[in-house]
Amino acid sequence: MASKIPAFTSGLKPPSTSSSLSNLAKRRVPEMTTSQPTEKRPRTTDDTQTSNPSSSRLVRSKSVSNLATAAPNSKSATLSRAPSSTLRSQASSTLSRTASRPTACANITKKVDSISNAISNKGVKAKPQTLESRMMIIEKRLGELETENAEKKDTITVLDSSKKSLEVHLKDKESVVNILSEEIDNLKKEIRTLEVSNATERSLLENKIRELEFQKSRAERERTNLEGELIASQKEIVGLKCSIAEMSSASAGMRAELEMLQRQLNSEKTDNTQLRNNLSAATAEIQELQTRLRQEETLRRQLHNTVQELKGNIRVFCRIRSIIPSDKMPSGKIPHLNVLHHRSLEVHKLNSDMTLNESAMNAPASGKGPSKFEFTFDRVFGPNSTQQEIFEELSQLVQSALDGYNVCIFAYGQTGSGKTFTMEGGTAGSESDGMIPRSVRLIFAACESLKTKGWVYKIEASFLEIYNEQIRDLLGPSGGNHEIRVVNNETIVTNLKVEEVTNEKQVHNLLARAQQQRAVASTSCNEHSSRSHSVLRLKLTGVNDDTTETSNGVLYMVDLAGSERLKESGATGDRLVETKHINKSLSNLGNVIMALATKESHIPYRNSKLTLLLQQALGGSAKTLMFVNVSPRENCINETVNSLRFAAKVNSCHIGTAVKNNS
Ligand SMILES: Nc1ncnc2c1ncn2[C@@H]1O[C@H](COP(=O)(O)OP(=O)(O)OP(=O)(O)O)[C@@H](O)[C@H]1O
Repeated sequence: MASKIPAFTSGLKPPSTSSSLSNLAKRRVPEMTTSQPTEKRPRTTDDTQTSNPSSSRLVRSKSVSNLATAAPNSKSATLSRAPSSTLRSQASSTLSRTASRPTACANITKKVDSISNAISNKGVKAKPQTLESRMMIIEKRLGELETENAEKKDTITVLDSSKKSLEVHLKDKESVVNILSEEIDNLKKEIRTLEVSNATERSLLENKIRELEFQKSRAERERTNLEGELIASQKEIVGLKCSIAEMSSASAGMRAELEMLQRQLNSEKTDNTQLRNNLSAATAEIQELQTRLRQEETLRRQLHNTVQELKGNIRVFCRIRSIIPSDKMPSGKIPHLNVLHHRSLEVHKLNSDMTLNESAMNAPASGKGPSKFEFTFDRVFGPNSTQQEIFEELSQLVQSALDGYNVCIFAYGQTGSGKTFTMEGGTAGSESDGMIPRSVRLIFAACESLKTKGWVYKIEASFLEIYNEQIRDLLGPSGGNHEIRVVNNETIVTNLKVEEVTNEKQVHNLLARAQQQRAVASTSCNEHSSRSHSVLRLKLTGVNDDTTETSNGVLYMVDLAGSERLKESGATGDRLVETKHINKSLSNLGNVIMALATKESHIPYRNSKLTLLLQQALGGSAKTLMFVNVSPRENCINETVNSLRFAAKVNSCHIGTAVKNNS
């Protein structure tokens, strides 16, 4: 194709076929018409004669001569004699041979006919010489025309061959034109494709240009910044050079110092080696001390419990409640209660007919007796004693529970005497925390400390109350049926919720939940007296993997219901029933303690739920601490004396030797 394009574009035009053909047609049309008819006839003698002009002229001259002979006078005479129709037919016959000749022959024939007609019509006698000469002229003319006709035919033949050649050429050119058209179409498509790709490339290039321009502007900004930095750096270099100069001088001093330090380091390395040796020796010593500490811890436990046992496994602390606003009495000294020293107190009963020195244990509850009673207990705490002072005396017992003893701490006293305050505490912050929160704190602290000695403890808590001889779970759902059973030497309560506690806060939350469920009733002695016994049980199970020892202690913290004499309480109806149940269980508690002290064969634990529940903590193998709480009110003096008598009775008991549940 490429080779063809230059030929096309070089201005070489193909011959204008149409114009050539039309010119040719213009030239040929008269000739073609003249040569009609185109049918080829078989050549005859006449044709041979016709084709030969001289012979033709001879024939025609003979005919004319014959005509002249038929009219011996002259040609014109002959003609005049011959009928005009004959002449005309002769002429026609002569001319008919030229029928296939050109139009010129036809015209001549027409002239001959018109002359013949003129002769016959006018009857004018034509001169024979004139006709003959005219015939000769005509014949001559015919010969010329025939010659011309033959030439024309040759020309036509040449032109036909030329035409065919041109047609072939035309076809070639047309095929070339078609090919070129296709090529043009293809080229146009290619151009369109190129235009599309060109547009795409152009847009890409434009984007590239924009990006390059952006990069250029950024580079220029960076260059500006770098130039700024360069200037700053150059300034800095100048400053650094100054510093280097200064430092060079300082360096010399430091080198000297370094050498000195190097010497020191060498000396310290020596010391360090010495220290390492010392440390190894100290570590070995520590390990030995730890072993001894564990042994001493075991010894301490043994000694501690020996002391506890020597103190007796049932002890009584007396606490006189502080004067509170609702007492409506002057603060300060309580006239009828006199703490003699930390183990005894006197009660002055005004208007009493009791003798002063009569033993409290033997004194009757009423009637004649001393006006002053002296009671002795393991500790007596006056109205100004703090919770902390009391807990210091108590903490040794809590420690015993961690050592694997069953310990029972309970508060006994009339309503409003301060039992709940002693056990649980008040609302005036941690200073007023009672024995329960302090014991819990001590237990978790001791567990943490004992970890270093190889002990790991598990602490489980349950909280119940006994109201009208019925057990209520203060942590679990209410309404369950609870029975007290002894399984494997351990007292358990059926259907009671037991929760494992791992920190102090959990125990506080547990106490708060229990507090909400406690039954509270109003009496004439105290508006919000607790009418049930509440029992918190903490089971402390310890394991020491180092010594393979185990420890199973239980700590009971009991806040007993307020004791009050029926006739003084003024209770009736439900309150009377409550009071009867309370007094019965408290009196049975005294009976159990007395039976244990006198080593009776039958201990009446089953007479009340309280003693049945606490049997493992009251028996000879347990340690018991009883708080006897007394009111500072003078009008409660009878209840005070009664409570103190009950406590003194308990205090006089020596139940036996506590035994720890360890292995
Ligand atoms: N040592 C004390 N210091 C200050 N206030 C105290 C003290 N002891 C008790 N109280 C207050 O005296 C009131 C009665 O005390 P508490 O409720 O503890 O008596 P209770 O013996 O538990 O009575 P109840 O048997 O009716 O439950 C309470 O308001 C308590 O806060």
